[in-house]
Amino acid sequence: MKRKAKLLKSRRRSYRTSKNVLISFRYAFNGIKYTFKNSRNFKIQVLFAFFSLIIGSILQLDKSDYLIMLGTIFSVLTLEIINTSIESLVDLVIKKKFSNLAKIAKDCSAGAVLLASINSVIIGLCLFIPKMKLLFLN
Ligand SMILES: Nc1ncnc2c1ncn2[C@@H]1O[C@H](COP(=O)(O)OP(=O)(O)OP(=O)(O)O)[C@@H](O)[C@H]1O
Repeated sequence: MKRKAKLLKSRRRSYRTSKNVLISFRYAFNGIKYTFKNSRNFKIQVLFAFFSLIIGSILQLDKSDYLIMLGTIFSVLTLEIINTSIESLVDLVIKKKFSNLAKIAKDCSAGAVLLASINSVIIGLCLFIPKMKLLFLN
């Protein structure tokens, strides 16, 4: 009870705080599930990630290349979830009004996802093309 009171004191503005780590994980998983269900881009990114991992295993990428690929995949997916979170926050505050600042916030967070996606395409091509050359030219 004391612990809960302390938590509530530090997070007075929060509607609810997690009581333990497992519940925190459940909320975090809900966030991923929500983004998957509601963001078309996230679904496309997951599909691309899945195909990249399959192509990577067909081309027998080595461990370090795989780790680089995983890093780029997770950076895109993570940013897409943050983008969804920013969009929701903006909509919560602005509702259905037009606001230049809302536009900047949403465009910038979409821009961050775009940059990470371009980076992952460049890295994917740099990893796959040499391996494909080796496979098909030999
Ligand atoms: N309240 C607003 N005021 C001004 N511009 C807005 C506002 N809401 C959305 N926009 C503009 O519309 C664009 C699309 O916004 P929206 O919230 O629909 O995101 P989205 O592109 O559908 O994102 P996602 O596909 O990731 O769900 C924004 O990037 C922004 O330029």
